[in-house]
Amino acid sequence: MSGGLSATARMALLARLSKRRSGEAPAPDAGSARDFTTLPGMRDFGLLKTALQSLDMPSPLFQAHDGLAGAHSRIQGRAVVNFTSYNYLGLNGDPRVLAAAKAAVDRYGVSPSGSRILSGERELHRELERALAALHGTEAALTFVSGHATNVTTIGHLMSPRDIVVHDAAIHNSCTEGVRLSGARRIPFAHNDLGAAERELAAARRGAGKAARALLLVEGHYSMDGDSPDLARCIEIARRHDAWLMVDEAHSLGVLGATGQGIAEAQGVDPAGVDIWMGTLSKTLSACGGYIAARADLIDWMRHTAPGFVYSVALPPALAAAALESLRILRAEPERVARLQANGLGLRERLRARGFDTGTSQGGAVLPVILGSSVRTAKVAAALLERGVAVQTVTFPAVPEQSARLRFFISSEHSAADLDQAAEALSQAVSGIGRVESLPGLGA
Ligand SMILES: Cc1ncc(COP(=O)(O)O)c(C=O)c1O
Repeated sequence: MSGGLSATARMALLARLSKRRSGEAPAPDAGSARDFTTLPGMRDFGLLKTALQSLDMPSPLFQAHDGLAGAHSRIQGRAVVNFTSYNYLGLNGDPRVLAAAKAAVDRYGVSPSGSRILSGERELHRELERALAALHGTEAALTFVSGHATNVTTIGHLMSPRDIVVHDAAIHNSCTEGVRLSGARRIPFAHNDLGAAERELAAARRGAGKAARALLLVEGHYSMDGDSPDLARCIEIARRHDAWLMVDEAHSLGVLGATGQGIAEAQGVDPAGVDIWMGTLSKTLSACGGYIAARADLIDWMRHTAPGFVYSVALPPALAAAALESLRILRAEPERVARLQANGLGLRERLRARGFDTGTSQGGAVLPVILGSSVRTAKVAAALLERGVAVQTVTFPAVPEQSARLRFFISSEHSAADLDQAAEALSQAVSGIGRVESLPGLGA
């Protein structure tokens, strides 16, 4: 690659690369407007990277899995019990889902080759959207190419700079990015503290102009904590303060409720109290993409005017077909949901019995184990991998340093032996590593 460089330029490049390897960030344009090192988050990310490098540990990030990466997977050629994938009901790889996706590829090709509004519309999109609307009991639904894009596009388009968004502090990044795009005032409340949500909403409403719209934003099953809000209370609060209520069901579809229909089913609440349901196709539905389900007038307005929908390619037909078939299996085989729920509670009990802090998790698909130090968390994850158990780390700066954690994603396809292995391996890994102080600077 450097064949075209002069000898002097090559020497300079080598010197810069060797500095980079030793952890010293080269900043040839330091102080100028072209300096990358001043980008947002660069300092925090650099601190964590340097901390891991100083411990001479392999990075727990960007692990390449081979095969289906369901409850069992292969990493670097080695079989592992896998707790890092969203394949909650084991449908990624189900022969019926694969056959549906393959048939769609044969019929439509891989790409829809256009935005829905132009040439990308296929009957499969409409079928999937009818099924999603039926699932949430709404008039209509709309799909997007990713769950992240769904939140960014929907919230970004719905709200405006004169509006207010009150949201749980643990809400997903895609929601806060949507608020940022909209320019609305963003007001977080402490995780699951609905009293605080109501106070914030009331105060913001008093301070905002008459024309201001308000949105209350929560998740059905929180992606970091594995707990849920009181949905009936969210509905009441939103009504009382004339706000829309939007619920992100990314981790609750297929997970909560006797038949996996999500938080409304689990809590026996009429889903009609929620103005906008949001979900992803990438978790239980074993595809990629996202959706909103709501009243037909909102959906129609989004289809014709939301930039992230109108100016973006359609969901690939094969992914729509996979999600549709997964939805059909979800309805036909509720025993998968029961197995997932039993596994969520089963692993939580095993870990609690060994003294681990699983926070406020209520069972379900997401189970955190709070270790309170990013470096300790990374070391424990590496030790777990050596024992054949793959678990995600959630470290600073994604969460505050004192709540750095492992996050187990549970599947209906984990066996009791898998859960025993994970709990035992975690006990051994943690006692083998002992206490690890946070490195100075992290979270400061
Ligand atoms: C709560 C929540 N919403 C939205 C998303 C984005 O979904 P996707 O990964 O399908 O883009 C995620 C991703 O994990 C999530 O956890």
